[in-house]
Amino acid sequence: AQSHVLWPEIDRITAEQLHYARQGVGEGVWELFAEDGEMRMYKREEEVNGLVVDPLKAVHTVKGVTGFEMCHYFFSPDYRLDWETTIEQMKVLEKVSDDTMIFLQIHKRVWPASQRDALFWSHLRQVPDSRDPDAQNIWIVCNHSTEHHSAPEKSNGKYIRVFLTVALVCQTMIEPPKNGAQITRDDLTCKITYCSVVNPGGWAPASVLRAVYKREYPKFLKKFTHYVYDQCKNKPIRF
Ligand SMILES: CCCCCc1ccc(-c2ccc(S(=O)(=O)CCO)cc2)cc1[C@H]1C[C@H]1c1ccccn1
Repeated sequence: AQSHVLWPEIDRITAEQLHYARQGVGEGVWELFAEDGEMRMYKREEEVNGLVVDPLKAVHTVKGVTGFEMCHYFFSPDYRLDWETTIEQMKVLEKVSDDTMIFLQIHKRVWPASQRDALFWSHLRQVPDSRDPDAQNIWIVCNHSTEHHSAPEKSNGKYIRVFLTVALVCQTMIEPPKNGAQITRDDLTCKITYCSVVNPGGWAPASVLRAVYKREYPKFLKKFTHYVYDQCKNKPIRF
């Protein structure tokens, strides 16, 4: 993908999002708004030109899957409709490379707001951990809004286009079995950080947006992580 025109932006945004995901929720004004088992979901209340664009950061721990498996199912178009309940249509507009694609998604309408679509590049990458060189166990998927000739903004004006930046950062922790036995899924833990900023693109009531975020994000992360566990539990481990 290094040859593609988008590559410099993909490289920059992915590095920025990795750094941002690693920042704790201690500093700054993160507000815990949802908890479910190991999942903690935080938000900051922000508005841009009167539009709610509350940044979201979620941390979660899932046993029995690897960071690669979690990122693979998040990135791949083949499984998206199995776990994403808020999209009506999804199309891969361009396969830039094996680890980079351009998606167009039409999201279900959220009454009373107008229906939205999202056009974004999606990039999957393994990340060498600078602090721990032999920790080759961190994977990231970064999704960032982009433009594309086959999905012009003003195509038919039917949908308002959202602007989003999303990062799913997953680290595999292995509890090596005592007796030198082979690693099983019981020895695996996946530490997840999910960050997202969605600008609704056009006006929507703050109360409606905040209610939707509060309802949809916890549901989405819970459904997605359970889906990946179920898909992987009887399959060989992929690191
Ligand atoms: C009036 C509503 C305006 C905004 C609607 C909207 C659009 C896209 C998105 C969104 C788009 C992509 C991603 S992802 O993480 O890259 C996965 C791939 O699909 C995630 C969330 C969110 C929302 C906001 C509803 C909110 C909401 C929150 C979690 C799920 C669905 N909807």
